Amino acid sequence: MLKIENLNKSYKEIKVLQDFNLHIHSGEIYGLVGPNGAGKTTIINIICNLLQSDSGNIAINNQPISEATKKIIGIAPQENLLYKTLSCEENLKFFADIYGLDRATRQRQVNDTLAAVNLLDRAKNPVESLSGGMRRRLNIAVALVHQPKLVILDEPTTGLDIEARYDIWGLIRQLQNQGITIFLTTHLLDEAERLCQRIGIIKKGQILAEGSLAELRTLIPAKEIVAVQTTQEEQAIARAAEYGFTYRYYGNELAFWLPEPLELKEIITRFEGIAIDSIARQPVRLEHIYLEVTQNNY
Ligand SMILES: Nc1ncnc2c1ncn2[C@@H]1O[C@H](COP(=O)(O)OP(=O)(O)OP(=O)(O)O)[C@@H](O)[C@H]1O
Repeated sequence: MLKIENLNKSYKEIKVLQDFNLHIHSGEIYGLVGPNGAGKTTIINIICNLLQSDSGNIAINNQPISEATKKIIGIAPQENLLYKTLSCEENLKFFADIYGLDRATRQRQVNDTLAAVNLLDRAKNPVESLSGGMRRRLNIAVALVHQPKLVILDEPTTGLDIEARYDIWGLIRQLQNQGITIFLTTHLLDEAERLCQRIGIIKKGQILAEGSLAELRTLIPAKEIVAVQTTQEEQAIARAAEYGFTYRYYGNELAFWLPEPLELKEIITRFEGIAIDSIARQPVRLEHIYLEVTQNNY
């Protein structure tokens, strides 16, 4: 669906994208995660033809970027692209006109899209009267009104509460069920983990790791993570080393990578003689892999 090859972009002497490659398959939800300033929005702006790359190729459905491919793409940018004093319906009509929809198609699409994002009952309400979650859904509706095949969502749920986030995740899954390919960026690693079939980890304009969560998990030699609270951290680390457990600090939390899962009582036995306040077992999450990849440049 989307193929990016050897994309380069610099702002003056700063290289933002360096031979960046990405291949998004038709029908998948692909998530790009990375630290602030990694180049995610720059990539989106280049795909949408809002910004020129210095070199490289982008193909959408095997066609180079052009006015024609613009119609295949729907974009919901990081900042909502909405006119606050206009109603939901008026906003969508405005964007439908930009895409050149004829009158009959426009009315049908505006209604269908408002229904899809669950805002039909707010059709006549001005944007300024909507909650943050509703505005975000309307922003996504703008990306859908011309029935694109590829929808690009730049941080679709940033700043939203958990219920609004669930609504948007439901909407994204619904779009995928309709055959729409989704490319999203996010800082929320659990969002990428829950929604995306494939995830790319980007830093300084390069993909450092990519794959399904199961594939990414193979990047670190841990089958399970065990967080330990203890007043004797040095002793715990030394003991863990005897069993081949690597240690990491996640924030202030001391944790160990278990090369193979162990029963809780076996874990407790390993730390016998050390004052342990609590032990918490966790699966290997995207956050653990992300930190390794972005901090240790895998
Ligand atoms: N118009 C510009 N002029 C100069 N530098 C820019 C410009 N736009 C972006 N940059 C720089 O390019 C780099 C990548 O920015 P970009 O917005 O693509 O990152 P991002 O991964 O989307 O970050 P965030 O997660 O914070 O949104 C940053 O260092 C940014 O400061």
